[in-house]
Amino acid sequence: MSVDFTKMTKKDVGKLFDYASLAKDLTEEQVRNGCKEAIKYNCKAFCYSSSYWTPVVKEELEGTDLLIGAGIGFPLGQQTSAVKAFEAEEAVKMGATVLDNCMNVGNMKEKKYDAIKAEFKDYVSAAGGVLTKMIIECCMLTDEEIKIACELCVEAGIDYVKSSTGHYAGPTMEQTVLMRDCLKGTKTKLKVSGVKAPKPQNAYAYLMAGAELIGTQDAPMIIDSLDLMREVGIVPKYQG
Ligand SMILES: O=C[C@H](O)COP(=O)(O)O
Repeated sequence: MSVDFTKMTKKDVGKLFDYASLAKDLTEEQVRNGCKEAIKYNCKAFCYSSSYWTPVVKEELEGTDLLIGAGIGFPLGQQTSAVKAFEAEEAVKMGATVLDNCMNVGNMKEKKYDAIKAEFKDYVSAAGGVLTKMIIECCMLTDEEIKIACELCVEAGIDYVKSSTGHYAGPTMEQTVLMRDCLKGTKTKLKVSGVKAPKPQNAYAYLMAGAELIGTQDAPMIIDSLDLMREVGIVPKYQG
């Protein structure tokens, strides 16, 4: 289902964004400031790449409705299933309320579907009921592989298929529509990330094409550009 901006306030638009902070040299001060930004822009979650930051993020987001989003197996996804499951459990134990896990892309390339299914099952069970996302890194996949990855996520009961880590290229519009169509009529939603190129404001085009959530380090700037996007007709209308 594509987003209808005509029924949204600018504050509602914030809830279409996960604000990500993924730098390797991320400091506690940056994490705390990022959380404050995410709250200010009414984002859905503050996402960070490893469970390590969970207590700091939990403290900063206390009393808000923002989700605490830990990355799992970030960004390569080549850890064993047991290691990723432990990382998920640990993050949840410390307070994470949503997890962004990375699929083992090589397994998909080699059609090792049983290994993927087992890993997805371990992950959902380790998450223990918090929201689950699976990053499929669709810039590395064929259309057929994207379709199979979506089907396996649905089968495992994963809450979101996520297009990208943001460490490589984002999805094309065609891949976004393909994922949207694969997930149609299922409980699994679509999160698109890697929207930086060619312009971060492309996020709105992805939302209109069927993404239900955008993950980006540029969330504040993209939300701030909403007025301009409306003026030039990229976003039809929104309520104030
Ligand atoms: O988890 C991935 C991030 O949401 C990607 O953010 P980025 O594309 O702005 O680097």
